[in-house]
Amino acid sequence: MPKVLISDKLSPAAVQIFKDRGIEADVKTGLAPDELKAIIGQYDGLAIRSNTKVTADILAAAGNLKVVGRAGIGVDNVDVPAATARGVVVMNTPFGNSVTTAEHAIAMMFALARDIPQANASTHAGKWEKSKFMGVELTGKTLGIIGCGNIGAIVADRALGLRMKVVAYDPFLSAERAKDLTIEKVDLDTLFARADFITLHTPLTEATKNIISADAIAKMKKGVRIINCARGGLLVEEDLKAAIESGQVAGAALDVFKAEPAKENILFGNEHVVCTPHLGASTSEAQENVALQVAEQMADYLLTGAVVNALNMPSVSAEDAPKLRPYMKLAGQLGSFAGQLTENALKAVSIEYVGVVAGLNTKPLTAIILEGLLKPMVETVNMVNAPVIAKDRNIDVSETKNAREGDYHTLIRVTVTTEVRSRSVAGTLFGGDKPRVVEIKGIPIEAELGEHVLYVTNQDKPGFIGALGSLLGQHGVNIATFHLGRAEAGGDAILLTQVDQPLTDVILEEVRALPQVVQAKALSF
Ligand SMILES: NC(=O)c1ccc[n+]([C@@H]2O[C@H](COP(=O)([O-])OP(=O)(O)OC[C@H]3O[C@@H](n4cnc5c(N)ncnc54)[C@H](O)[C@@H]3O)[C@@H](O)[C@H]2O)c1
Ligand SMILES: O=C(O)CC[C@@H](O)C(=O)O
Repeated sequence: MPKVLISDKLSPAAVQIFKDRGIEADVKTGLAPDELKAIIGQYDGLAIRSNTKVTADILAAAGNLKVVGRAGIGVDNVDVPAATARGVVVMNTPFGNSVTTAEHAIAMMFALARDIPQANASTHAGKWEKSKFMGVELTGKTLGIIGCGNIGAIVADRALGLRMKVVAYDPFLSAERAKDLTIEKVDLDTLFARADFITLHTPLTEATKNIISADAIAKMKKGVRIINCARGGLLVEEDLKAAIESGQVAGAALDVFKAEPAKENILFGNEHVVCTPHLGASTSEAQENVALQVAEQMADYLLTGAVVNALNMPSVSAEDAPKLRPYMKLAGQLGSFAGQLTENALKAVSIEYVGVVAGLNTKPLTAIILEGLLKPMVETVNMVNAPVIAKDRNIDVSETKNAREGDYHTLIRVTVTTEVRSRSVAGTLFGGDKPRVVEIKGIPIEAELGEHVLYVTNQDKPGFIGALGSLLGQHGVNIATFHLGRAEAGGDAILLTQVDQPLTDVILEEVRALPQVVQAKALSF
């Protein structure tokens, strides 16, 4: 039974889902890094929000871990490259809290426009400072949205409902999408020049880090108000403080901070700054949504192999997962076959999907082929990191699909090009789920692969099969299956035979010494 650790506060609905799906779930929140490190090795899955830091160090201790599920959007608390390198799938729930977070940004904009938190505190204190708090209307004002994805687009919609003008800066926002949203797409300087309110909704990346700095603030309208419900590192807190003090910025509403939990911050205590403790996603509806989603996604992956919303692996639907399973085995064997025969630097891999398989989601199959192919060269390769490793090594990976059936109703062909030669291997499924190699280097053959396989290329001349049989027999090696193929009579031939014992170097040398043999290798699948 798979075991999952929930290490941040999640709705109890998540535990129930794990239980209902037959997964043991432990809830242990507030663990120090060393405490998490000490126990993480027992778990197949880790469900988190933003408190748990899934560092390379934690991942190194997570020998059984297969999936990290983030109940929420941002995964900046997870070392995704380290997870990828270890074959751990990282998934999030990209839509479950978008409405809630967008509503928080709008609430923060109102709070800023009308000094609601300050007026609230003053009134509770019995001060009745009616003349102190003079707000601004939102109607007719321009809202500048930086990052117009899921949350930014909802903020835009709500702001339009408030009769604001909306301009957005997002290099990845298409003109069509901007038109659909009835907002104006602008460059960043135009947004700075025109916006009365600016709200941030990008992820924290190298490009967005410190996007609101002293330089940026200098380009803004005097009296601008800034809202950040995305990530703390998007703005330079020192520069914002200076700009509020100089009056260039009238106020800021911050849900997120450079260092969290933010127990102290240079902006705390400033009367023009409204703060919440990273509450953007904190509504019962959003927390229920993300907890249910993350538990379902993690359970699907652990129990069926279905992958949804992963950041480091192609998606596989629950419907596709059982259809892909037999192909996964075939794809792994073909990749491994090609990899075990590769002796020179890889330049390109081309994968053809022909017939029935061409109609399936082939991305995971390609990932498995690459894993098998790279395994002899990169010990740590897995299905999750294989495409990244191939890319890093400048291996050109291409896929073609042809739904028209050829000699086989379904076929995968892998052609590997090295600095020296190209070599191909193709396979199909017999009876719907039994992988068979049906072509090697263009030569037809029908072979099953197993733990100990002898692969021989030879000249098709009399006497070879008898000699090989006797040689193996003399060494006490039992032949389990025996498959032959040849290009033409007397031409290039191939032999694939499964044996019951490992083939030693001595045996292989003797096989290579047979007069008809060109190449002999022991393969393992
Ligand atoms: N405060 C909270 O509790 C809370 C809750 C949910 C999400 N968030 C954060 O909100 C952010 C946005 O979430 P989302 O679901 O809308 O993400 P999203 O991926 O749907 O949207 C992000 C948008 O940012 C844009 N973008 C990327 N690089 C950019 C750049 N250099 N300049 C301008 N735009 C750029 C992308 O094109 C995309 O449209 C994330 O950082 C997420 O972690 C915070
Ligand atoms: O889990 C939370 O409370 C914060 C979530 C939010 O930052 C996110 O990126 O989804």
